[in-house]
Amino acid sequence: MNKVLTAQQISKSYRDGLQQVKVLQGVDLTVNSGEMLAIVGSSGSGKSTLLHILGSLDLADSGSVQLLGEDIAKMTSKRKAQLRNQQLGFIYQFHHLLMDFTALENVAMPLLINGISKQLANEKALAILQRVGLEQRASHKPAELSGGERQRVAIARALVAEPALVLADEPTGNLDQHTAESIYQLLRELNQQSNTSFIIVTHDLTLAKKLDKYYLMREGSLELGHG
Ligand SMILES: Nc1ncnc2c1ncn2[C@@H]1O[C@H](COP(=O)(O)OP(=O)(O)OP(=O)(O)O)[C@@H](O)[C@H]1O
Repeated sequence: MNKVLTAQQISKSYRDGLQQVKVLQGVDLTVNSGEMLAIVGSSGSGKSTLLHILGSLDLADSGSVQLLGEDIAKMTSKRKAQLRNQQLGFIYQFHHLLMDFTALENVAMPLLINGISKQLANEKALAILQRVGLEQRASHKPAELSGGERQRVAIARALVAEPALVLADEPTGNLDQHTAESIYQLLRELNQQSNTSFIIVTHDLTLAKKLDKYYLMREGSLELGHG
């Protein structure tokens, strides 16, 4: 099986006044192609910190991250940006959509950044909005959409460039149970159709248990969850 990501012995501390707070202490993680896994942990346990490091948005103090066989520490910032735009998708709890742009424009944005023509970008954006059931809302701005619809736009934006790996930070965190379940179903469907790998950070153990594997963040490292 192809490895999409390998993280070894990741450590990270933050300085809090005179004290050093150790957040991550030797995290190991492997993600295979097409695998969907969850990281569960209490608030402040370091889940977002880890996700940022895995997504090349932050640097670890020590340890290594290989993304699609390339060592992040050895990449230039230009290469990292290119990899993020082309191979990674990010989904956040509060979606981070651009409020002055329509759903279609938000979804097309990563493709335009990648230098794809406006016409092709719009075609691809519309096709993925269709897959998330929002083609009728393509010309609406985020303020005119419900929470679940905004989250689906954010998912479409994360997936439009057909990334190998999607990093999702609480993608169902602010949604009711019914909408959260439909978002999970949608992610699973996209995972099965495109073989995209997912790392989903969540507080929701029920969601985590539906994935291929889940890990618990405990005292700065990951333990494989059972059951
Ligand atoms: N830039 C920073 N500077 C200093 N401390 C930080 C910084 N970022 C995070 N921390 C601290 O690191 C710890 C881990 O934070 P992180 O956001 O990774 O946790 P989390 O598990 O994602 O929490 P939550 O579930 O509440 O989002 C927290 O104690 C936080 O206060």
